[in-house]
Order: sequence, then structure tokens, then C-alpha cells
Amino acid sequence: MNKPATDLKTLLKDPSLLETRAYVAGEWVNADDGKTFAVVNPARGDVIAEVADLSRSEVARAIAAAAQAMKHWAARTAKERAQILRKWFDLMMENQDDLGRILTAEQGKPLPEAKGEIAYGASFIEWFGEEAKRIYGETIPGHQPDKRLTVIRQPIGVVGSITPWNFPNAMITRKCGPALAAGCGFVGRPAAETPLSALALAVLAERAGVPKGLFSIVTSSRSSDIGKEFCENPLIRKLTFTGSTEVGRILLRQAADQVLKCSMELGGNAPFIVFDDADLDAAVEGAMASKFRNNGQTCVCANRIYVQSGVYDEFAKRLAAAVDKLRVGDGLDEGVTTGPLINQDAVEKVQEHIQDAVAGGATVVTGGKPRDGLFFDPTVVTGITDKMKVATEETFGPLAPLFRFETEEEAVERANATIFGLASYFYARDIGRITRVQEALEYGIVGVNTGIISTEVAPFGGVKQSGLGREGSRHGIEDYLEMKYICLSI
Ligand SMILES: NC(=O)C1=CN([C@@H]2O[C@H](COP(=O)(O)OP(=O)(O)OC[C@H]3O[C@@H](n4cnc5c(N)ncnc54)[C@H](OP(=O)(O)O)[C@@H]3O)[C@@H](O)[C@H]2O)C=CC1
Ligand SMILES: O=C(O)[C@H](O)CS(=O)(=O)O
Repeated sequence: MNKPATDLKTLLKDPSLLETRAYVAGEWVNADDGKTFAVVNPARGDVIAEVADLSRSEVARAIAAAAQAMKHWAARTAKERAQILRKWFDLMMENQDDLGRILTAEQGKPLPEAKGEIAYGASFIEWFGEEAKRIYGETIPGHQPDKRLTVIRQPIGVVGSITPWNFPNAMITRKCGPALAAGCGFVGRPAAETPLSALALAVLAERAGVPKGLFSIVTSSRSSDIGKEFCENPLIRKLTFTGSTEVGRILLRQAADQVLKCSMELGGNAPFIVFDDADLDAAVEGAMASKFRNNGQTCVCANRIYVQSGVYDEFAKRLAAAVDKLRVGDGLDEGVTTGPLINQDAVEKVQEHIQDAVAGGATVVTGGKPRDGLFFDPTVVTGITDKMKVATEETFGPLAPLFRFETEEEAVERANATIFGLASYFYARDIGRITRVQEALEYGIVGVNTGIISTEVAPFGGVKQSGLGREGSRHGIEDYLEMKYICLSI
């Protein structure tokens, strides 16, 4: 890298947002044994911070503090909880630029996209602050004359949260927003690649008046140890995880011993179908948004692009032209549209999928090669078949593989032929086709004539092996509540 080292503090209006200690039981602490782990800027390869590397004992302290603090928090009115969450939202938006710079420096996405994630992340805090006031119960007509039946909903308890590196802010707020709104305690463990965004969130939570001990961020390089603490500590009542299906399976197995309630937002393998009656320019725009957002590192990215024969060549040409306009570089630099991948494994995964496709007879239309460091050509490949790795594995990078199909039935059948079921997309204009296809796709999310579906007001989540539960929307708070039936005999 011939770039100067990232001196992040000089880039911030408020350098105190750059915290490297963990936030445990309301205190800023180093690891008990003094250990730290390095946080690297993926665009430049330099170490931007050394962060406290906690072990299970510190995490257990955070969990115990959360259990204690939530007794008072749950007893406060919904309105009081809502006011503190609103203040947190306001502080996030006031510090959007700094939070975006911290996020870009540790994750790599271009600054405009990082600032967009801050607004998206903040929207969950705002939304669930409002939802706190709508946690309604119910009365039920008694089954006997002397019985009065009611149902109330109460906070489930202390929540353990594990989140990935690709959305270091929004994946945490999509969990802690409903958890705190419901009255729960919350202990979050961010990915080791991107802890700084989570710690900056904790700085602002403290300023917003989130009670000490209620909310902790436990940074650690020992992800499996922390996962075991969450699954084995009897004070944890809920585990919420966002990440790969592979790790989701590990956690579900571990959680089974305590019959621990789990929410799982897991991997995807999104089909993106272009029918011959589609608006091709709109389809290209949607494919670009869905495929290349966060450099292809989202669980809802188009992973397989199916194009009907009649428009295949024209779509491929237009998509390649749009891809060639992308500007790859350091996300902190003006005008960059596409940052680095998160690590060398990610680079090798993209390369492996391209090499496997070409070996099977596919053609690289544009891109196809790694660049310096962790940068990679935005790539379009045609002639992709269902036998190739990219058909069944999530690339998680800037590769747009084009599959050809003949009929609507064939497209739906091939789109559904996967263990995943998170997001799916298709472009068509015939209302009969739109109705049939949106109902036939086996996915938790269907984008029709759009490539961007994410919002706090809608239920986000997958079917099959893409997860359990939904995040966001009026449904998202349910996972943080327990229902209690009361039978009163008078
Ligand atoms: N459905 C969704 O909303 C999302 C799904 N994903 C999926 O996740 C994958 C890419 O993200 P990635 O972060 O690599 O996913 P991983 O599943 O590898 O990691 C996710 C988080 O889990 C932690 N982790 C890893 N192993 C364990 C373990 N044994 N016990 C406890 N925690 C563990 C990681 O920590 P560390 O990194 O420090 O090891 C990280 O914080 C893709 O498959 C993508 O589709 C990603 C984001 C969102
Ligand atoms: O982790 C992800 O990929 C996110 O869940 C995708 S989104 O919510 O930002 O669309």
C-alpha cells in the first residue's frame, strides 16, 4: 500500500468517539489480562487501533450487570425508554459523519455508503423507541363465569448478540433497538474486524442516558469463547445472531443445551431474475444496486442473475457498461464507489468462483482479476451454469454471474433450488407474471422491479436455512418479549 497510515483521530470532529476500550457494566475497561487485538483498515492494510481483547470472565460481568440493570429499566414506563432511545437516535444522526468515517476506516465501504448505513442503523433505534409504546396485551372472554383471562407481554431477559463485519453499525442497532425498547438488558459482541463502530455506538448510548450496566459492548478476538458464554450463562435468555449459516448452526447446537431462544439472520443466495418483458434499464440499475452495494458483501446481494434468452445479450452488454463505470478505491477518497473486500479469504473466494466458472466454459465480459491489496475488479461473467460453484455458494464479492433461461417455470424452479431463502428479486411488467412469480419464490423477501429492499419498517429475515425470526417492522420486537397468560379466579 503506498497510502499514508490512517490517522483516524485527525479525521474526526469528535475524536472521543474513537474508543478502544470495551464498555462493560457501565465502565470503559481494558481486558483483565491487558490483551488487545489489532483493527486494520482493509483499504490500506495499516493498523488503525488496538482494541481490548476480552475473555469469558469479563463477558460474564457484563451479563450480570445487564441482569441487574434491566430490573429498573423494565420498570420504567415505555415513554421513558422511548425518550432515551430517541436521544440516542438524535446523537447518532448528529455524529453521522464521524460514525461514517470510523465505519469506512475499519470496514472499507465508501464514506457515502457508510453514512447511509449510520442513518439506516439509527432508524432502528428511532423505530423501536416508538414501538416500545405499543407493546399491547389482551383480555380473553373467560371460559368459566368466575374467571378473568389476560395476556401481558414482558421483556424476555438479558440478550446476547453476535454480529458480522459487513454492517458494523446497523446489525447491532437492528438488535439492541428492539431489545432495549422491550425492557431487556443487552450484551453485544461485534466482529473482530469491525469493533470501533460498536464502541462508538456505546459512547453515544452513555451520552443518551442508557443506564449503566444495561448495555455492554464486549470486544474480543475469541468469537467462539464469547459465543459459548452466551449459550452457557444461565442469565442469558435470548441469543441473536447475524452471520453465516455455518456459524448459525454451531450456535443453535450450543444453544440447545439451555433451550435458549434464538433469532438467526443467516446466509443468502439471492436470485435476480430478468424476464424478457422487463424494463432493461431499470433491471440493470437494480442489478447494480443489489449486486455491488458494499462491494457485494451483503447477505441480500444478487448472487445468481437469471436472464431470459430474448434479452440475455442486451442485458449483459448494458450491465457490463454500467459495471465499467464503477470506481474502485479507498472509501475515504472522494468519488470512490467500490471499496476493498474485508480480507484475503474474501478475495480468494471471488477468485475461486471466477476460475471455476471459466474452467466450466464461462466468459469474463469485464473485470475478473484481483488488484492491489484487497481490491478486486467489479466483474461480469456470462455462460454460467447450475453446475458451477457460484450457483450454490454465496460469493460475497463483486461478481455478477449471468445464467440464461427460457421459460418462467424454469426460472422459478432454478431460483428456488437452494438451501437458502433470504432475498430474491425479479423484473417484469406483466401483472399476471408478477403475481405468479412473487408468490412462487421461496424467500423471506421478494424485490419486484427493485434491487434495494432494506428498511426498518418492513420484516427482514429468511426461510429455509437463511434464518429464524424477523428483524425490523412491528414484528421485530416480538423476539424480545415473552407472553404471559394470567387466569384470575374471582
Ligand atoms: N442474514 C443476514 O442478515 C446476514 C448474513 N451474513 C452472512 O455471513 C457471512 C459473512 O459474514 P461473516 O461475518 O464472515 O460471517 P461469520 O458467520 O463468519 O461471522 C459472523 C459473526 O460470528 C462470529 N463467529 C464466528 N464463529 C463463531 C463461533 N463459533 N461462535 C460465536 N461467534 C462466531 C464472527 O466473529 P469473528 O469475525 O470475530 O470471527 C462474527 O462476529 C455470509 O454468509 C453472509 O451471507 C452476514 C451478514 C448479514
Ligand atoms: O448483513 C446484511 O447483509 C444486511 O442484513 C443487509 S441489509 O439489511 O443492509 O440489507
